[in-house]
Amino acid sequence: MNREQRLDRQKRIRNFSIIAHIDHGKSTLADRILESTKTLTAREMKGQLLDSMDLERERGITIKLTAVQLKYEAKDGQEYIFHLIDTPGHVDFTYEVSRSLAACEGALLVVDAAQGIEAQTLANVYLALDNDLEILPVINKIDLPAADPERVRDEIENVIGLDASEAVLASAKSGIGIEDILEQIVEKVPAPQGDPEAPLKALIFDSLYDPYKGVIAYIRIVEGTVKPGDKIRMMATGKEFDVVETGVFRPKSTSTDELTVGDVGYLTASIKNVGDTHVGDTITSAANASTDPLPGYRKLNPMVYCGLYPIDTSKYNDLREALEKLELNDSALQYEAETSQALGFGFRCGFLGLLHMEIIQERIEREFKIDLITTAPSVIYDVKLTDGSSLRVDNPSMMPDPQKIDQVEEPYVKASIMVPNDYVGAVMELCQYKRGNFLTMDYMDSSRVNILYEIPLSEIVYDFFDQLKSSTKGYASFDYELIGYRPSKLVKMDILLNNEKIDALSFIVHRDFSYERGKAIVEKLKELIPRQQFEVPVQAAIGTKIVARSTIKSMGKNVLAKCYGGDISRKRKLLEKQKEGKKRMKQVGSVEVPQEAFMAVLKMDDQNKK
Ligand SMILES: Nc1nc2c(ncn2[C@@H]2O[C@H](COP(=O)(O)OP(=O)(O)OP(=O)(O)O)[C@@H](O)[C@H]2O)c(=O)[nH]1
Repeated sequence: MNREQRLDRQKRIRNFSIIAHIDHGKSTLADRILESTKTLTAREMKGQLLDSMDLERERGITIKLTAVQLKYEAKDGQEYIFHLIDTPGHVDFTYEVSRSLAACEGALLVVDAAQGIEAQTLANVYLALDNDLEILPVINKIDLPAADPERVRDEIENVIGLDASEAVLASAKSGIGIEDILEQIVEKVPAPQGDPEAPLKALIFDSLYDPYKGVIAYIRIVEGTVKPGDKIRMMATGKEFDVVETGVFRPKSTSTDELTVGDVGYLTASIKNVGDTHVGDTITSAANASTDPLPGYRKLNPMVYCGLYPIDTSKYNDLREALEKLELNDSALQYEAETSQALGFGFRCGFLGLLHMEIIQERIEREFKIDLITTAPSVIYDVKLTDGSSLRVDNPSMMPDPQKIDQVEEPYVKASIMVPNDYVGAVMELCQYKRGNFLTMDYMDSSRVNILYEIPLSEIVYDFFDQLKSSTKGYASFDYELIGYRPSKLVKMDILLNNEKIDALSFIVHRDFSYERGKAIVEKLKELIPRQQFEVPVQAAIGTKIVARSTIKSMGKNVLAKCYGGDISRKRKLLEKQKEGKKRMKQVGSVEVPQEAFMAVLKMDDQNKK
């Protein structure tokens, strides 16, 4: 293409995301948009996805539909090029939302016409505003009998402060309002700015590793043009590569002659080393390099840490490789080697939140087939020592001796909980119990409030979500942001099994709660650790002081004794069953400890409350 053609095309590009609270209809609307722009017909939708799975099988390519290119014939008679960039929906993944939004000029804000604004609606709007996006409100599910679009329109204006007078009333399910949405995208979302002949600046907003093509970088071109054969440079590392392929997703990956300003697509360059592309980095051209990288997106630091240990110690290197691969697509994941007396060699890993932690654990087990023992999650404590130095502790067992500690600070979050009036009491009781400080309560309308609390992050990590859900029958929505560190009276609680201190079971607790929590955890462990051949005392200690104790009785007889004289197949079955059960057990000193025991600290609150 020549300059004129590129500029003309650029005027007709619209890049946008869909943001919404979970279940408000983001995916359904995206499907409807693909369908009505004939990117996929309803029939093809199934066919296409199947095709790409075949492709995946044949060539080992994983296709993520994170940035689809659509063509839309608008009422003005012109054909527009839309890039719809997908965003994940959960609170832990705010950072991914943020990096997808950095590749857009606009966002459709989908709000459920019956439920109205929820905590994630607000959180996502703030991210969109941070990225200077044009926000187009869409009130979805107007087909529902409980829909009250006018109330929701008022909420959008009063709670968020957006002009909602032109909000599209839609039903993604029945296909109402889709055309209006597409027309508003053309009219209101600005075309990309930038010079197609300037030095290349492309934002990497996602990437994945493909065994045949190497790293596939998902990019948004902000300045310049890139085509196969060009030499590119990664601005973060200075490494250079030759571009092999450029392309877009329609939604299948389709190679193109070039990518230019406003395009959202992918690039491959035989990049073999996973460490060479950083999501958030800027790609420039080696010959005509830009000097200043794009702001990318804020790199978020992990908030929650835990230890990951292979049950089979010979899998340690496999686990390292798995983490290396996962880190490529997930710049928020951090890890470093650590050793535990109880669990051997493993890694201390940092995550953005609990869901993020669970997803990574599950992927390691499923995709890499490594059985793991994971220790209870912990936040990072800031410890000031009596000698004037300070220390960041992300592993409770590393907490120094109490006499060396001057002060411990822990991270606090500001939690926003939106809930119908009837549940205000239940929410406040829970927050109080979680050591929260009440801030304010704002009425969103006559029936719902937004309650703000400051709560220690560690209390959020320990089962807050589930307890909030059960105490509000699922009606509460919740979001939080880190607000900083505060001094707290915290102590380390050690756990002893059979008189041996088990480092992987240590945790940090507020002094005022230590006695109850010590009691709760020894009881919980007694429940979770199966009987052994001998009696096992379980003790909780602060320093040298034992604060609670219980005993796991000895098992007495051998399971096989039951089969004495019995037939062999039954015996084998029993043994196999035992082996199954043992998979997630770890021999710790003289005691066999199951995975659940390492998480016991998360689950003892309910008991404690009674
Ligand atoms: N009645 C009605 N139901 C809808 C409409 N749009 C979506 N739904 C339903 O709402 C539920 C959630 O829709 P999704 O599109 O999966 O919502 P989402 O926001 O993508 O949810 P996450 O992927 O979990 O973030 C599904 O059961 C949809 O069928 C609508 O316009 N009317």
